[in-house]
Amino acid sequence: MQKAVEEPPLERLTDVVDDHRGAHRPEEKDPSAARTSGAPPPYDKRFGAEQLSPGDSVVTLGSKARAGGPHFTRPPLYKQTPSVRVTSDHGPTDAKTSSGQGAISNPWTECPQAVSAVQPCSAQLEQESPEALRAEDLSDSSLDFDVTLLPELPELQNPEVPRVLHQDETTPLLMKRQMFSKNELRAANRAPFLNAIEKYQAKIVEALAGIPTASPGSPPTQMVLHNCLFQADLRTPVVHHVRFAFDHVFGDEVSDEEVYRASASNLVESTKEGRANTILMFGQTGSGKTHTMKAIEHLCAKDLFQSGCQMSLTFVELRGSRCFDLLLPHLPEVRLREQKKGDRKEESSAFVPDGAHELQVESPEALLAIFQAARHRRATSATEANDESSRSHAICTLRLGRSCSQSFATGRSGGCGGSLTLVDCAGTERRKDSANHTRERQQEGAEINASLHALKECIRFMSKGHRIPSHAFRASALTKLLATSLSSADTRLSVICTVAPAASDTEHTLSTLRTGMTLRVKAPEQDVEKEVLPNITKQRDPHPRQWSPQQVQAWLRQLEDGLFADVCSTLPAEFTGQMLVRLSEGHCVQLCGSESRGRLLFDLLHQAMRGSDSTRR
Ligand SMILES: Nc1ncnc2c1ncn2[C@@H]1O[C@H](COP(=O)(O)OP(=O)(O)OP(=O)(O)O)[C@@H](O)[C@H]1O
Repeated sequence: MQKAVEEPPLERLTDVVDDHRGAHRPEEKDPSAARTSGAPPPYDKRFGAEQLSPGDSVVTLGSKARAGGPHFTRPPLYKQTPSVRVTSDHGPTDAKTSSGQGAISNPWTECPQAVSAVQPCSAQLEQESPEALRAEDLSDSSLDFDVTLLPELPELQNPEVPRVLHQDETTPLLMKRQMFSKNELRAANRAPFLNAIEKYQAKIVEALAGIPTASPGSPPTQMVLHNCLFQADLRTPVVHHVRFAFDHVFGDEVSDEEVYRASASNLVESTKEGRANTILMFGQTGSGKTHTMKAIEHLCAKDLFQSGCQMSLTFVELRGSRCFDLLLPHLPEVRLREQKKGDRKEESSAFVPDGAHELQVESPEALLAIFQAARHRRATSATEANDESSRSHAICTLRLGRSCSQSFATGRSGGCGGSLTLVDCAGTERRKDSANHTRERQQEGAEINASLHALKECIRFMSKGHRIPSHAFRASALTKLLATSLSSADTRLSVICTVAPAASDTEHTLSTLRTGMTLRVKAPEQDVEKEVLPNITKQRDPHPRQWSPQQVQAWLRQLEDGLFADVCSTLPAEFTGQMLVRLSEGHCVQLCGSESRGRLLFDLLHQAMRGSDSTRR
């Protein structure tokens, strides 16, 4: 006879977390010893085939499940909402950086609302023992259970024993795996988190009162990300206030002009002086890279023409390893060619889009029209995070011509020969961003992430002060084209990181900020203040079987506006909850004196029992 296994209450789930964290559990090391000594076997092993019936629901927590986590569809709250932008300058030591003391907090007060709409996770398969999984079950993609596992089959325990397929085993056992999501926990406990964030903000304001800022009027240079988490017991909230120092930090209320003035205008000036400069947009999908880049293009078009130089541009997009020319309507593919050593100033690799069309531009208006046409040609598609998500990296290089009216007039070479490269990266995506994408879109997302990973690798070398090896540049088309910008001592690079102001994006935001921070000319700064909040313990209703005789009487008297008050007098004075829960439907009918009332009492009693069970989970 197979034994049904109850879904374990929350207390047991916390044990499981400890199990997987490697807490000291001697029986785990030797399951058989645990069984012989009478101690319970390790959690996962407790539910062997011999203990389960098909359809039993078992809650397990595996390390993979926690690492991967459930997939959620992000509520499209920050579509059309402004984002937080930070900038890091990387370039020669004369790069202008401000050093104000202002600290701002992320606009997190609205965050927990942003995670209220969540969808259950899609099918996920954790393959504990590959032999135990049958091909036909795996191929059934219509399974919409969190995890599909088969019972431990006899031949796995002893390969010598010929396999006997019992009737029960033909049905795969479906085990329901309960997942814990950081976002769900954040959303469900927003009040203590908000309280802690508000207190932290008040503390900062108080601490800064009266301290003059180093450069009044300039944007703040620090931001604090409040990472709202739970400790392993899943009941103790903890907030990590992570402070980052950047060259500039812009809140959601800051205009594009201010962003341009602080993070791009000095590079435009440097271009006019004849140097090579790069502005790179980096960040999560839907966080405002293209929005900010459009504004920069608009404003730099006017500024660059003030130099009086002739201007030309190339504009290409990178889709995976392929490069397409955005200046021509039929988007011809171009090859990335490595420049010969003699043709380049630097030791390291340098690649150029071979045969990309170079257009001469006569006026700011013409340049803006070209930008617009090229942007229309760029590959975009609607995703959950963004209605018009860029599915490619766009790289526009503006060159100031060598012959210009100004240089003839003044006899100086002026700024001619300078270049400005504008790079609008495709957004970084996490699994939840692409969970509902088609196969092609997921493939596309994987290629985008791979190229951004290659970029991060190059940044890692830069942050350690090492020369970027050529294999790091060759890892993706994006890094090939950015090789000069990343490695040349003459090139100045300004990176603008955009982050989404939603609690559900905390992990993504952290990753973006850490990448951006490593590019700072000044030493990267980051510190974390951990604040443990009071434990959140659910108010549990006592189960009816724990009721005292007085509680039984009180419950009966208030039930259905006193419909069962008369039953109290028929019960013995010492009638406890333990006795109440054992009443059968027949007993209830007998007690109430009528079938309909008796049945109703029985139903209401069982409803109370179920209600209490649910508060215990
Ligand atoms: N600072 C802002 N102010 C107002 N609207 C903004 C701001 N930033 C972004 N948006 C809006 O948010 C939406 C998404 O922005 P955008 O397309 O620039 O994101 P993205 O980071 O380029 O995304 P992807 O990587 O998917 O291409 C757009 O509708 C944009 O207008």
